[in-house]
Amino acid sequence: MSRLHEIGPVMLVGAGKMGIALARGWLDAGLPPGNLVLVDPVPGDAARELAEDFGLVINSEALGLQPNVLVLAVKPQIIAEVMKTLAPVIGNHTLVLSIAAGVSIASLSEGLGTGRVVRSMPNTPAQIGKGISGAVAGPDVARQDRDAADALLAAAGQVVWFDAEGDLDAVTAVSGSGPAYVFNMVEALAAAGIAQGLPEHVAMQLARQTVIGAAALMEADPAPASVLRQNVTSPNGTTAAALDVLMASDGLTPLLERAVVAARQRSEELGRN
Ligand SMILES: NC(=O)C1=CN([C@@H]2O[C@H](COP(=O)(O)OP(=O)(O)OC[C@H]3O[C@@H](n4cnc5c(N)ncnc54)[C@H](O)[C@@H]3O)[C@@H](O)[C@H]2O)C=CC1
Ligand SMILES: O=C(O)[C@@H]1CCC=N1
Repeated sequence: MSRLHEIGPVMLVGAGKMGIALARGWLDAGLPPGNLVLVDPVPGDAARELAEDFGLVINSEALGLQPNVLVLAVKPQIIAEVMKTLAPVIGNHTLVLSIAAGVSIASLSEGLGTGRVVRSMPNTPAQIGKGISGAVAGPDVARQDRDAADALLAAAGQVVWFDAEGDLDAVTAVSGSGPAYVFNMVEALAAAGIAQGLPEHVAMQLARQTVIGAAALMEADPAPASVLRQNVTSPNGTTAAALDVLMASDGLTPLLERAVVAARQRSEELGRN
């Protein structure tokens, strides 16, 4: 029996991009549809599709049910307001699992009146079960709560638990936002191909399939990324010429470092709102 079968009622507050990506994973991994309640006043197409596929109702506000797990998946900017409406649905037995960027365990605990809080950071490949989440358990989280949070996050892919909450801002900046960096690289590689005279759709096809192929190869081959890179790089060949640019002191490494620092700072800022 799947661990998700044993969790009991789960309430998802915020059925947006990330909430729905997770919810689909839970249902596919064995969460009984009757154990999932969706709360969203403005559900999007993906939420409506999921509701239709699994016969779920989307509530515009949290109703009386006190779920075993309340998953908070609204934007950090409105989370304080949303928490004010959730007090009646937090029971003694309710674990809170937040995926909101930046929002600390302390402010979630204060806003919801419970210390049974897990703060986590998944990413959008969760949609296809290939995500990775970081998670930190608050001080009042029991072993059984942690198992429940782990089961929910594991339905979306890998889970890494951290002891220090501050690490989650770094996780957000690396893997939470990370898929966007890779998609932007596809856009940039396609643009570079167009600049070399390739038709737009061909440049995009080449760039996109290159990243898909490279990611699939990395999944299939446990060799370090540096070895996979070396396997492409013939001595004094074309890749070496390109890597001289990418790996220069002002190349991709310092650029990504700046991007990750900016994301981390924004995560910390969102937590101060
Ligand atoms: N998109 C991503 O890649 C990731 C997002 N997150 C976090 O997930 C959370 C949601 O982000 P997205 O899904 O991208 O945003 P989104 O805008 O797609 O979803 C937010 C949803 O919350 C709903 N909502 C607004 N007010 C509400 C209320 N009072 N009660 C219930 N629902 C309400 C909106 O209608 C919307 O459907 C954020 O806190 C974000 O930091 C975490 C990891 C990755
Ligand atoms: O951009 C954001 O704030 C969210 C958190 C990580 C990915 N998306």
